[in-house]
Amino acid sequence: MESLKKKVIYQIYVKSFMDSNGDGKGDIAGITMKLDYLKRLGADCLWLTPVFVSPMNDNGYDVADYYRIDPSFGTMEDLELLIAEAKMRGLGIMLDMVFNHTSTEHEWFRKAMAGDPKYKDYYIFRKGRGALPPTNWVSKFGGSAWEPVDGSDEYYLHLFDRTQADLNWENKDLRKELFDVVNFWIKKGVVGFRFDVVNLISKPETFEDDHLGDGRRFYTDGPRIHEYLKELAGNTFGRHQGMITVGEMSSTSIGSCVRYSNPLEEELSMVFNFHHLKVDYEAGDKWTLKEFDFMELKRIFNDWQTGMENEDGWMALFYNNHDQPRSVSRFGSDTRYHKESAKMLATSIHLMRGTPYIYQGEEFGMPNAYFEDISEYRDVESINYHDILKSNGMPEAEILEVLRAKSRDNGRTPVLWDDSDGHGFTSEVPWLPFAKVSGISAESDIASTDSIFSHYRKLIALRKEYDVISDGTFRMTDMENSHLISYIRCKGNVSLLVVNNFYEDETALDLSKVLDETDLDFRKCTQESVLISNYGDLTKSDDMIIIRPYESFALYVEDKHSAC
Ligand SMILES: O=P(O)(O)OC[C@H]1O[C@H](O[C@H]2O[C@H](CO)[C@@H](O)[C@H](O)[C@H]2O)[C@H](O)[C@@H](O)[C@@H]1O
Repeated sequence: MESLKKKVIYQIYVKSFMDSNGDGKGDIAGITMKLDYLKRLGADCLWLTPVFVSPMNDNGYDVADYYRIDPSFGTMEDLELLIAEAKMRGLGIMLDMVFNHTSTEHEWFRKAMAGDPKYKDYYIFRKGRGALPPTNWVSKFGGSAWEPVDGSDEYYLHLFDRTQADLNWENKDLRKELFDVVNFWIKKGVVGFRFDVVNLISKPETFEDDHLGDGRRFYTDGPRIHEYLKELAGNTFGRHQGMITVGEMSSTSIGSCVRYSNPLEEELSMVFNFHHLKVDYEAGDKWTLKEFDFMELKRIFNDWQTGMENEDGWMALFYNNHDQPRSVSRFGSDTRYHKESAKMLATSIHLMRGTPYIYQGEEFGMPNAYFEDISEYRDVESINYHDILKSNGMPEAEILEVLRAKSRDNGRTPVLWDDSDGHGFTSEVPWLPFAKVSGISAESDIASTDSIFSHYRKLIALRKEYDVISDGTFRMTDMENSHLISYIRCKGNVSLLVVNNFYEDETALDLSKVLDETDLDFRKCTQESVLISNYGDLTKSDDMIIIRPYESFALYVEDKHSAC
């Protein structure tokens, strides 16, 4: 079996991927229709966002029944067919397990609210303090993290929406129920799982006010988290060879992520962390407008790449997902340098140490939504924060500008398969408007001679071919450079120098400086040394390489005296 380190995972936000039945919403049968496209891209596994029965207040991250498929996504037969058809093409399906909370429409929560003590202990109910909730913790979607229970002095905890009640992992029976869920889906033939905000499942023994923050320091990477993950693995996927698991780790640390992903710990295959995607938050506040802090982005990549490597941890590599604005609009240029910057971003992340994730549409440079009115948004977090910012006195035009930059709906607009009215996504009105851009689609990109799609294909193929990409060491060079993220990967006598210009300005790279810093000599590199590039040619004079707007390339050298 191919090593995990050679694999690339493609994320599908099902509701926006492909509508097979003309109801304006993507569905499982739509994914099956696109399997050949995904095979052509070269992805190994497809991670599907939750497809289970849900009231859809958070688009499926509020599960009401872990064993049934939501009718808006199709049927169990549709999923079984997808798994089988994917397998025939050498693709594996990964499912998304939301185990920090359930929907308040889940049968367990209904029974809890009806007073059944068994199910009440599946959740976190606490008495209020007079008119005040049990603690001052803030929900990640805004407002208090506690919802009062009508006719009682109790509240239940919800770290997200009030319709997403947090589960009590202290309860052994609850844990066993969740293990059964995982085993049920393993039997269906999936190859792995993504676990939603799984580092939030272990809550503290006592609940107290947070006078320093919003409460997250008490429940993030909580006291029993490693015990719970080991128990989960040992009772489910850990019993099967080669299953792939990734934990979404909210506001986590390198130390914790090493433990989650070091193979000796037997917890998960890898982790998502989000620190590099907060470099455009003003003082940690997402709902602000700020140019991204390039030097901070670079520092975070350096810290995480080396921190994880030093302790044999393994991380997911990504800029995009269904909670993030589109990277080409955020860190690149979605107009003049659309192709150059989309390819540069791809190279910059795919050649790092870890497992690359491609989020639907990223492979042909889908940009942000550019909505103009609040009525166009559907995301619960965006709508909540629209109201919060309004009540804080922010003018509507400014709120809309913030949402245009930060809303999760930026990443959720339906895939632009072609340039027709329904963009090849639907024959009906889509559930969320299409991004307000023209000339960008999978069809037109693939038809062009210098497509972004072919660049992604090449990156995926290179990872399979070169062990230095899948398994080499990582070292950043030229840390002080304010335009370039350059790094070196090494394995045996092979070295790779990866250079990425994050700006429209032309700049230069001094290869003798790289030699001084690393003992690796790339000065004799020629056109033949270029493994991948978004401009095609190298502009080199002596030891200097001129780096054009958003230029990016990787230089390969083999040297038996290599210092790595
Ligand atoms: O920003 P962080 O504190 O590092 O958290 C990471 C992400 O966590 C949340 O995402 C996931 O859980 C939500 C509730 O199930 C769900 O709405 C979301 O789609 C999941 O991916 C949070 O919503 C994200 O904004 C954070 O990026």
